[in-house]
Amino acid sequence: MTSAPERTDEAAPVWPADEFTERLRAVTAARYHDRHPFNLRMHRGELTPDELRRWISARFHYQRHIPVKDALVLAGLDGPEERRSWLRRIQDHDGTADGGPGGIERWLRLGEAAGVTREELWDASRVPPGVRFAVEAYVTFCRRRPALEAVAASLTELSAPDLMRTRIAAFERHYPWIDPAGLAYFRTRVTQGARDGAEALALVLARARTRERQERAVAALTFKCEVLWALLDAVDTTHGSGP
Ligand SMILES: O=C(O)c1cc(C(=O)O)c2c(n1)C(=O)C(=O)c1cc(C(=O)O)[nH]c1-2
Repeated sequence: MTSAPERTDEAAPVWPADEFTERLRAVTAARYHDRHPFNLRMHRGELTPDELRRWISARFHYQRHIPVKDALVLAGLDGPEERRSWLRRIQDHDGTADGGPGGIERWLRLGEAAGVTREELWDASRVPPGVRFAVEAYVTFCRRRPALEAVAASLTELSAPDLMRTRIAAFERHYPWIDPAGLAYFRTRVTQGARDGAEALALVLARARTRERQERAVAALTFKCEVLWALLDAVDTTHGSGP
């Protein structure tokens, strides 16, 4: 009979910053939704107009909840500097008080360019249940977990700029029926995503000072990849209007 491994009370050693960063990047390299079959079909130009519209509608449900989850994250941050940077994220999506458009408005314009009306995008009853569950899971995660984990979950954004560039090229090449002006959302996210990802990584590196916290950050990022994957699974397998 083999005996159970001996328990030690010694905490596992903290990963050096570069190794920790590598482990975080390894999560997205293996699990980010750029590898999802639906995204691959999108990039190859194989989606029908209806499939693309379905994706745009489903993803709007994600987009409209991003500032909600960012408000929850904001409440767990320390001090003006950290909160200011997170406040900017909310403005990036909701727009500024002086009327500057935000990401939500740009996504509505993407919908219009692809033939989905604003009313259709705002109508959550049209969103497939699996998409709603995935988005709800992300928001609830950020509501309940410590700021470190919520911020770590946002680190998928480290991979988002490359995906945006691929997506812009694919739309221009394969889906010319969508007015290129409608792609402004993706163009803006190339720089916003890179900046957000770098800031979030600095915050995670600063806060994860024990191995246990580092492992929680890796787990949070894994969870987020699963949210994005599940969302696309739901888009991929939904046909017609659903229940
Ligand atoms: O289109 C995409 O593939 C994609 C992915 C992600 C992401 O990696 O979570 C975000 C976005 N877009 C995005 O537009 C966005 O504003 C955003 C915010 C966040 C976040 O978790 O805080 N992720 C993402």
